[in-house]
This record gives sequence, C-alpha cells and structure tokens, in this order.
Amino acid sequence: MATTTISHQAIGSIVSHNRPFKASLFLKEPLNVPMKLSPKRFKIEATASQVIDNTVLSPSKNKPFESKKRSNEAALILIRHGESLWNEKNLFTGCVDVPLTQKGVGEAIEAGKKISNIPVDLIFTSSLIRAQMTAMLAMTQHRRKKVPIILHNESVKAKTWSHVFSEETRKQSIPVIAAWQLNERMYGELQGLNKKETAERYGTEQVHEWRRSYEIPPPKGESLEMCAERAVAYFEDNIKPELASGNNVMIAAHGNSLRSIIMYLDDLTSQEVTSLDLSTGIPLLYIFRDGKFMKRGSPVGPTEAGVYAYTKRLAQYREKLDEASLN
Ligand SMILES: O=C(O)[C@@H](CO)OP(=O)(O)O
Repeated sequence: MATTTISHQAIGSIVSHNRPFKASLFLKEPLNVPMKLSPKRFKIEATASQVIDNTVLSPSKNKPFESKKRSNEAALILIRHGESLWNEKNLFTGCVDVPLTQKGVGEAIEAGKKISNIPVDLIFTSSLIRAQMTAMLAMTQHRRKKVPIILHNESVKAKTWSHVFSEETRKQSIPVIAAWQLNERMYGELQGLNKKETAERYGTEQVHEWRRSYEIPPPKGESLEMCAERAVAYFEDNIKPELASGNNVMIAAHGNSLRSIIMYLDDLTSQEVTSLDLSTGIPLLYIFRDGKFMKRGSPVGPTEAGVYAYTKRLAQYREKLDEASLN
C-alpha cells in the first residue's frame, strides 16, 4: 500500500462530509495517510473518523438517533432534486449552488407524497442547496412526521452546539448527512453557459458527449467516470453499510452523481449509461436484500399496492401507519 503525504488543505477537502471547512482547525501536524490506489477506482482508505477523531459522525457507529434491530433488507430511495433556477434557464450548473424554482419546490413536495408511506431512517444529500431543499420538502409530506435534522460535524463546536439532549426527540428525528461526494459532476468551463448556445457553438454531438458519455470530460470538468470515483466510493463506504444494517436510506442528489450510482446498482455498461437520463423530482426505489440491489421503479403514488408487495417489512410499516391514522 502506498503512503501519500497529504496537506492539511487536501485532507480538509477529502474528509469533509459537509461544506468545506478549514482542516487546520483540527490538525496540528501533517499526517501520513495510507491510500490504496487502483486504476479502476481511487479509494481513500483513511476514513473521516480515523483522520479527525470524533468530529465526523457515522450514524451506525455513533447511534445519533434511533438504534435499529438488524434486518436483511432495506429500502433505498434515490431522488434527483427538483427543478433549479438554472435548469429553468437551461444553464450548465454542475457545482454552482443554486436553489429550486417554485416548480422545483412543487416537484419535491409531490415526490414526498409518493414516498410518504415508505420508512426513511437516514437521509444523505449532496452539500448543494437544491438537493437539500428537495430532501427537506419531500419529508414534510411523510406520514410519520419525523423531523429531518442536518448533522453538523464540520467542527467539534458545530457538533457540540447542535446536540439534541432528549432521547425521545432524537427518536422522532431523521439524521441528514450532507456529503460533497454526492454533488453534481463538476462541469468545468461549461458552468453558467447556456446549453442550447453551447450546442450551437460546439455542435450537438460534441455537447452530447460532454453531457452523457462516461469517459469524456467537459473542458476542465469531471467526466461521469470521475464523478463515479467519488460518488460510488462514498456510496460503498458510507451508504451501503447503513443498508446492510437494515436502515432505510433516501439519497437526494443530482442528475450525474445519481447516474453514476445507478450505473453501479444496475450494473450498467459505459455504453448503457449514456442513454440514462433522470427527471427532476422523481423518486426511484431499490430494495437491498442479501447483498443485492433490486430495482423497483418509481412509486407512482403513496398507496400504490405494488410498492408494498415488494417486501413484508414495507407492508407491515404501511399497516402500522394506517392503524395509527385511524386511532
Ligand atoms: O447542468 C447540470 O449540472 C446538469 C444537470 O442539470 O446538466 P446535464 O443535463 O448536462 O447533466
């Protein structure tokens, strides 16, 4: 295993689950962080909790909220954020942090209605506001009325100051973890440019390659492959273990970070992923069982029978919600 010396600055950007922060707040000396480099996938072996002791919280390990009994199956909901102000203007957005339009707010609320009977134990979002707005708005529709709470682990103070002291209140909450690794693909020099004008200037085919191919990056930006290196690594290291522990997870993220995760879940080839395009605000459901992901499409409505026929646990949960609302 190669050992690479990483600067404070670099560690800050690698380990932050949240918005960028100053690593020097935590680190007094440069660290030698062991890293495993593979041609296929660049994996950061030093986890956040190894590097910054006790400042980045892992839900399973630290049990921030409700502790769960183990199950061999879990639900995974993926949602691309609702329409943003730059989707509306047809601008390349990438990592630029723009909010939702009013239509996007409505899409997020509608998405929330469709999944309102599906239990959610844990939410992951990107660090961008359009994904966070989508997750929060969707959860306003949930029948359990649990409160989604963003975990702030970017500093010891942020973590301490946002501590919840009532166990009962914690049980009525859903932890929300914001991770930059789930951000939209960095669109390089296309960010802020109009998509139609860019196609007129560089040709439709070239722009289609930049937008949908797997290997070809836009000028000075990330290809889908590069986006997958961070998004899929994050999924494998932080989200899959939660599913394996029986926690139902919702991920609110972006067109391309989710395309890369779906490519991984559905085992798509680099050719197949070029025709995968995600609509804004449409939830997609997967069931994780015995280490495998099963695609269950998009729930069309909150009471859609099909969704609850997929697993006994979901059906029982739904029954309990119905019973509670009758009382
Ligand atoms: O502009 C962007 O960031 C993305 C998503 O809106 O665009 P594209 O459709 O090209 O992936």
